[in-house]
Amino acid sequence: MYRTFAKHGRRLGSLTWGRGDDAMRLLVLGAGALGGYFGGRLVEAGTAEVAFLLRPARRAVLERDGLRIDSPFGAWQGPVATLAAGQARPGWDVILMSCKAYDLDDAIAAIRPAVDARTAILPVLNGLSHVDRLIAEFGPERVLGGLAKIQATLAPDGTVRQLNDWRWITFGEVGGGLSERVRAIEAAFAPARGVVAQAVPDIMARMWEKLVHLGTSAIGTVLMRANVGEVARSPGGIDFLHRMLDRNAAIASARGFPVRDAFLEEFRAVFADTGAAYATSMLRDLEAGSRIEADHILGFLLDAARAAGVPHEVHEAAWLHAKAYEQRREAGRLPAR
Ligand SMILES: NC(=O)C1=CN([C@@H]2O[C@H](COP(=O)(O)OP(=O)(O)OC[C@H]3O[C@@H](n4cnc5c(N)ncnc54)[C@H](OP(=O)(O)O)[C@@H]3O)[C@@H](O)[C@H]2O)C=CC1
Ligand SMILES: CC(C)(CO)C(=O)C(=O)O
Repeated sequence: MYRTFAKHGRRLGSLTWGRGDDAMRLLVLGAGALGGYFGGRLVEAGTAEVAFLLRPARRAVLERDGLRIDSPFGAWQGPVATLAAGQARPGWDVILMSCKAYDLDDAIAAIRPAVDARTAILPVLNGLSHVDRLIAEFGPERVLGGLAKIQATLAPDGTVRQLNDWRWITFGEVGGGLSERVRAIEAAFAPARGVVAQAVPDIMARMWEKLVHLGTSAIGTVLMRANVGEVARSPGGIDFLHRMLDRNAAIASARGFPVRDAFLEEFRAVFADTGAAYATSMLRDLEAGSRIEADHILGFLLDAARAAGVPHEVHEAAWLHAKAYEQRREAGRLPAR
């Protein structure tokens, strides 16, 4: 049924799976930074039957070289099972969605034939609105909430590179509580090195916290075109980042998701760290001349700030900055690299 999967299945089985027939079957949509990292770590751990659903160029690389991960927790390279769009069939327990928000329509079309009554779709995209979109497409029972706290990138040579020791993937039921299926995903990830997987009973609150964190760092790094340490070392930089953190926390609160004190304390310290080399994926994409998730992250936050009556002129400037970049990129006028 799955041509490439069948080709590699037996070989991978004897090398790494070490599993019974009841092992979790997990399909990863995309093998970029996050899909490649978390999917690859599961293949390495051998605790689930994993395949990657890919577009032609990335699939050709993985078929030729296998998947390569470069990481502070240890490098890994190995063959992985891949599927092309059109080869996806039902029978997956979990579909890990790891596309960028601007590819969501294509990604939904690609996974649709693979979704059945046992499938849980676990998105790790930044932002929030994709959850409603997935629920509208597949129904509330099929969709989990999820987030990743990691810094990773897909290098030009196809290597998935983890940039620091952040390694969290967090997920849960959109309606709250801890189900058997989210505990099973946590268990599948448990032996994977370089990953901390957490099933939580309040994933929507955690996703709002992630947006408060990401929104603050994206506004700071994209507007200033600098990493968090560089902003923090600049005059008024820490105050600026803290002001944005407070405003984003006020937005989350107005939407019914007040952030935890411990979260605020942790990120006050993160945004006061003058030695930090921490940058956002949006800044990395922007500096590489790539597409960015301007509307999904900065546009969403701007709308939410306006609706909440939170001062929003900086949110507006960050979003406008990102939209003007998109204009320039589309016109082919970015500076030569
Ligand atoms: N990178 C990071 O450090 C972090 C990223 N995030 C979030 O995670 C999400 C993913 O980011 P990231 O991993 O960096 O993105 P990448 O661009 O590295 O990877 C996304 C991958 O999705 C693939 N893809 C898109 N559409 C399809 C499709 N229809 N079929 C198959 N593959 C598809 C792309 O494939 P192709 O190669 O064919 O274009 C690409 O390789 C984003 O929302 C981001 O904001 C969250 C935390 C940290
Ligand atoms: C983890 C974090 C917030 C890092 O800034 C991120 O999600 C990103 O860079 O996209």
